[in-house]
Amino acid sequence: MEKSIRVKNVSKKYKLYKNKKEQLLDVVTRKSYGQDFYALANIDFEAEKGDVVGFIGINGSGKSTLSNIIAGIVPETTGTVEVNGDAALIAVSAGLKGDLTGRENIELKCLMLGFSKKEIKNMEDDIIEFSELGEFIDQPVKSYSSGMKSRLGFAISVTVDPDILIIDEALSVGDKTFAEKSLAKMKQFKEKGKTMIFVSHSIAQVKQFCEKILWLEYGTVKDFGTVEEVMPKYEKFIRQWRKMSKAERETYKQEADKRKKKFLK
Ligand SMILES: Nc1ncnc2c1ncn2[C@@H]1O[C@H](COP(=O)(O)OP(=O)(O)OP(=O)(O)O)[C@@H](O)[C@H]1O
Repeated sequence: MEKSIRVKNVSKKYKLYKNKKEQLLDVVTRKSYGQDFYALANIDFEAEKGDVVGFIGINGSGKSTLSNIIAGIVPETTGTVEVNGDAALIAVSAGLKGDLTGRENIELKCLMLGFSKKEIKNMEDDIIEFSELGEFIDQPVKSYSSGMKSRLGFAISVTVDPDILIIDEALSVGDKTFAEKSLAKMKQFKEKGKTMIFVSHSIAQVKQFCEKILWLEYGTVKDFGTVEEVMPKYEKFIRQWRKMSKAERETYKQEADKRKKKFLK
């Protein structure tokens, strides 16, 4: 099988600062300030061409960080990422410039993807129609609601027809009809054999749409396999997690952080 995405030993380190002063000192002096925080620790993950993979995990587990790295929006700190083809990320406001209008954003995004002016003109109407933004298309994006931004981002990404589509929670904002329309479009992509990554908190949507699951937990891979293998374990975990008190969740997180440190060695 042809590999579409190859993520090897990828870690992402952020620096956490107590205040602005500490951050500034870290930049301007030789001494290191702030605390290292690993949003991802030695992640290995591969997708074959045509795979539809759901990224799941509780808040802060690294789903968005990993999808941004695969999309080439955020650089990895260490490790390697190989992506075979063009990847487009759809997330709330991903890559949209607030000062530009919706229409200008369409043009900019398509130009950056290498389309000619003529091709863009041809795609523009389809994008505007899919986005359902009507006359708002000529208003600056900063005046849009998160649902409107998501609709515009989704419309652009599906119309430019990328090889790899990464959808990060884009369906959780906006209305139900748009989510259904988007899901139908994503099904078409799936039928065309495109590789897709779907980041979602909705167990129902992941079950409906994905074939494989990458379960992340505090920056590490908890499990990877088919939906049938992984989802029952995740659902069991989520039931337990919901019953945990704040203190129990903190203890759980500390244990997970200890495991993460081992991964980093
Ligand atoms: N720019 C940043 N600077 C510092 N920490 C960050 C940054 N971006 C993300 N993080 C941290 O990295 C961790 C992983 O975040 P990420 O958004 O990837 O998780 P997620 O699984 O997508 O979460 P959610 O489900 O809440 O969207 C979190 O602890 C987050 O606070």
